[in-house]
Amino acid sequence: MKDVYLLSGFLGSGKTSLLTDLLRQLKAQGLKPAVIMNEFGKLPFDSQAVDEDIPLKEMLEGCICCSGAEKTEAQIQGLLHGPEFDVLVIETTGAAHPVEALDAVYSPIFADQLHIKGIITVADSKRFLERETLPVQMRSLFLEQIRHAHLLLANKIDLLTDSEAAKVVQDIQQVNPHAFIVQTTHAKVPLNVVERLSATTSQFPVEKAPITSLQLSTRLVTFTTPVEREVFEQWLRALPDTIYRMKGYVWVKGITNPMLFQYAYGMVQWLPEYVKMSPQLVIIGENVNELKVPSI
Ligand SMILES: Nc1nc2c(ncn2[C@@H]2O[C@H](COP(=O)(O)OP(=O)(O)OP(=O)(O)O)[C@@H](O)[C@H]2O)c(=O)[nH]1
Repeated sequence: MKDVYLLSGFLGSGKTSLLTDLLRQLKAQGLKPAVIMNEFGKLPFDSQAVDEDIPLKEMLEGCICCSGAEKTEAQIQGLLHGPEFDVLVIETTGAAHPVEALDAVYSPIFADQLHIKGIITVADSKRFLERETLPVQMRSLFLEQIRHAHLLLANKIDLLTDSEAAKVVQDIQQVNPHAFIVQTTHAKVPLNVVERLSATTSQFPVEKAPITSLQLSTRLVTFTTPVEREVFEQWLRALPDTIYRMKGYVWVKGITNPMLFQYAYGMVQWLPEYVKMSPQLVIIGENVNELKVPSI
């Protein structure tokens, strides 16, 4: 039987960070992982986090729970017919309801081959503290992802004071009294904690709160000319708080290769890129098509 882990969590919470670290730890244990990545948006940006020797299937458009169980089944079939692997890690989009994603993975076809260990939800601790500021449907999804987890990572703990960190754990435990909670930075959790999952997972939760029509949309933008970094950062500071996530490569004036850029909940990360990547950025949020982007 191959163990299956489902990674859940709101946009930008740290799922890819968790995936990367889990893959590293699995390989260090001599295990062969395989990955299914479900990206919200057209750019397979996060798949660069997965080494080329790891079997990978990507579902770019839509989300694993809405695109139908058939598509997910086909991806799993594809993996099962490919090179040998021991553990399957599935990263869902930040917009996925974890129980629906789990439903899509459960299939009688693989019942004797896959052992579904459970849902690991990564929660952005800072965002959790400020959850009241989220639009109601987003907040509902955010809490559902926490409520249905079997293991919870209270991530980005480095951004909180000690008393805030203690409050986050206490409050998260109230939302989900059954899951084991680990405070993390960059979603680093020891593999043995993750592997204990099935021991604590007696049954999967089935009820779920209704989440009606989330207004999330995505937009892929391509820079046609370089942008001044200062102008771009000014634009970031003025963004409405309904823009949840951006990732991609920004063509910055005076810098040879487009820079790796990440934005999650007001936090910005720039990294130099040594390869010339296409200057494209995925924006995820509400009404993203109406947003004016510098140099586009
Ligand atoms: N300060 C801080 N930043 C973090 C931490 N974990 C992740 N990040 C940053 O948060 C951003 C999003 O991290 P990802 O791991 O890509 O999050 P994700 O959940 O996969 O994002 P989506 O797939 O877009 O939903 C990146 O810029 C990370 O470097 C953390 O513990 N502390």
